[in-house]
Amino acid sequence: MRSAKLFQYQLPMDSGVILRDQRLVTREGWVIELCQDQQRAYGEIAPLPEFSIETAAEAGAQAQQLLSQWVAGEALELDTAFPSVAFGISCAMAELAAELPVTGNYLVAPLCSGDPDDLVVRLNQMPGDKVAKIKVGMYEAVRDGIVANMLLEAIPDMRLRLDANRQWTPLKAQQFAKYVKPEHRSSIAFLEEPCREPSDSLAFAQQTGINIAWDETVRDAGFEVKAEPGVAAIIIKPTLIGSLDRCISLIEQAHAAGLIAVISSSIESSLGLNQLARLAQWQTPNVIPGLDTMQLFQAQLMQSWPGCELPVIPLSELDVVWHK
Ligand SMILES: O=C(O)CCC(=O)C1=CC=C[C@@H](O)[C@@H]1C(=O)O
Ligand SMILES: [Mg+2]
Repeated sequence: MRSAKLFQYQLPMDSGVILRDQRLVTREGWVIELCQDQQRAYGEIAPLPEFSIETAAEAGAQAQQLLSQWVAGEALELDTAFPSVAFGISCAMAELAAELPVTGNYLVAPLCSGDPDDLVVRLNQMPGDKVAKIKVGMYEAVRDGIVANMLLEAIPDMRLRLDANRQWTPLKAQQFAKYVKPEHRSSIAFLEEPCREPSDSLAFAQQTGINIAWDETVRDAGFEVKAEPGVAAIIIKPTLIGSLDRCISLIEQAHAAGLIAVISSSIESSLGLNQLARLAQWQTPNVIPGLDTMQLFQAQLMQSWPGCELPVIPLSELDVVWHK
């Protein structure tokens, strides 16, 4: 016997969360519940505005269709579903089948988009490998270079991840690199997507000796995972990529090519973020995932993220919008 429910959620965000061109005031999405033989499992479907191709409404409508098929015992075609829907449903199915291990990797790379002094404090408290992530490309490239160089000098055992989100022209990327002393460049684990054009990013890596990682490019049509000089990693944001099978296949291809695969958040609620931490522990056990996004919220959903004290909204407070 199978049944399924779809719940709708809206969570208030911290003020000042900007996604590309818009402020994200509330995070909207769906929770799916699968029930089979007294067992229940959950998944989150939350297209990210400005990043996902599908809207929340489109994802909700497709989720209802697929859940009806699941209740009827039909096989699901997740490869052609919207990425957020494929991810949420495949997570819930993997939970039901006890395939998604319960232990998670909750070590995060502290994310800094503001004051670098805050980052120094957090890094000094961090156990084990010190890895931090800084958003660059939002202000002057020269300032980004000075900040990165300053941090690498202040905390010599740190590995720095940087993310430019394709904001730089080749010239600006060079202006950044100019301020990072050559002896510090190998402490930059990778710089995600420096330039608009992937070919410019590749040339930048080869010219400067600063390794890069693909994130947006992984979602471009025709992308193939391959070893290239200067490319260290691929970033996998499951909500934007698709089913667990698709994510795991990309991770395996990355490992076969000698690349690091980093599971990263698309600003899911604490429910989805916990599942990402479990996926990370399962498939990329020695890599710190990019999951430091709970701080962007004002509330958690159904379960808490380790160490996060924000109020937790229980499932009973969400509206059931569909069930079968
Ligand atoms: O990668 C991480 O460490 C956290 C996730 C993260 O930085 C992002 C998630 C989703 C959208 C973006 O705002 C942002 C990114 O730029 O990659
Ligand atoms: Mg990015």
